[in-house]
Formats: sequence, structure tokens, C-alpha cells
Amino acid sequence: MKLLECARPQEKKDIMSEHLEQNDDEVANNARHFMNHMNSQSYCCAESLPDALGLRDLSEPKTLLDVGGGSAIYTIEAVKSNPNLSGVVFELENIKPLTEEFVEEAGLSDRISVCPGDFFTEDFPKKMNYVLLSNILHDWPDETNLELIEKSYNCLEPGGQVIISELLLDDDVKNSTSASTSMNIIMLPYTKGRQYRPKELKLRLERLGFVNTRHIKLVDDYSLVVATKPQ
Ligand SMILES: C[S@@+](CC[C@H](N)C(=O)[O-])C[C@H]1O[C@@H](n2cnc3c(N)ncnc32)[C@H](O)[C@@H]1O
Repeated sequence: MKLLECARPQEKKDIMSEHLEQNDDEVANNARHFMNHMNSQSYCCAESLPDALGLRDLSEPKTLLDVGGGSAIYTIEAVKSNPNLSGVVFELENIKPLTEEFVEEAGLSDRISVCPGDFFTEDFPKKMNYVLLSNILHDWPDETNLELIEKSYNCLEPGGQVIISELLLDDDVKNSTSASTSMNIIMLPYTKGRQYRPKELKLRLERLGFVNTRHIKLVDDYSLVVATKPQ
């Protein structure tokens, strides 16, 4: 891991942002292609989310914020599991129309809104009961991720939960699966981030005030790390 970190190029951009910052048609198609790819990759996890979090049992209205939600697949599957749940997808302004296409296609435009925004410069919409960070933290450096976790804490109601969904390495990194190790090798040179271990995420969440941190296996090597904002 250390050797690979040393091999990182000094100047590198997030691939998705690079596509999205430009207006060129070919580049826009790349963004659409990336979104479709993420949608397929995330589908199985999204489908398993309601049972993993007990969302089907909610008896009162709750709102889930999906930060960098992309195709909104997690929010779509969550909202479909219970009429008490509504969703807000926080996405870049120029990606918003793409996200809205997926929401419309799912027939859920009345229960899922797309809030345009940049998670580096803007706070998240307030009074949320759940904040989901799916395949977000592995794109960015640790100090940025701490800011994103802090923003998640600040926008949650007391008792609300932050949900991190990622392909995680094993706590004992030598026991990590080949899928998570391969993903880590891809993230290191092509993004500013890396794959995490459950205990690393729990530590960061607890440092920022979250309690009751837990690791929930989702699908194959994909897991959730969930934590609660104290009452
Ligand atoms: C790896 S994709 C994850 C998509 C989705 N959460 C999933 O797991 O399928 C990262 C997402 O973050 C969004 N994103 C990147 N930078 C962002 C920013 N500064 N503010 C808001 N969203 C951003 C991208 O548009 C993209 O949809």
C-alpha cells in the first residue's frame, strides 16, 4: 500500500469531474456512459439497502439525502421500499438533468428531488434522517472526506444516520479480497482517493461525534458502515 501511494502521480484530476466540467458533446456522452456504468454497478447494493437498514419497517415520514447520488439508484430502491420515505439527491448542477432522467424513468419524481450543488463548497440540505455517501469517499483524500462526514453530521436530525457504502478492504488488510484490492489499485493512480477498511471509517465517524458505528455486509465485498448522530 505504501509503495503504491508513493507511485501516485502528483497532479491528477477526478475522472468524472474532468468529464463534467466541459460542454463538449463527446465529453457529455462520457459522463452519461459513466453514469450508466455506475448505475449497473450499484444496482445490487441499492436493492439490498432497504433490508440492511430496516427501511421497510419505517412507520413515520423520513428523508434520505443521497450525496453525489449519480443515477439515484440507491434512493430509488430505498424510496420504493416504503411510502414513508422520500429522497433528495445532491448532485452537480450539470449532472442534475441526467439524475432526473433516472428518477423520472422510475416514476418517482414526486418523491425524489434533485438538489443541485457542489459538496466541496456548499452545505447539504438540512433536517435529514439519513445521509448516504455511496462510492464517494474512495474518490477523495482523507481531509476532504472528514469535511464530507462533518457536513453529513450537521445536516442530520438528532438520531439520524449516516450510511457509507463502499467496496471495503478487510480490517486486517492482508485478508482483503482480490476485488477490493484491485479496486484500491485502480483508485490510487486515477483518483485522489483509495479504498478504506471498516475500522478506519468507524474511527473517522466517531471522531466527528457519531455513535453506534457498525459494519454491515451488503453484497459480495460491498459493505455499509453506518453510524448515528446522538439524540
Ligand atoms: C463514483 S460516482 C457515485 C455515484 C453513486 N453514489 C453510486 O454509488 O452509484 C460519484 C458521484 O459524485 C458526483 N460528484 C462528484 N463531485 C461532486 C461534487 N463536487 N458535488 C456533488 N456531487 C459530486 C458525481 O457526479 C458522481 O455522480
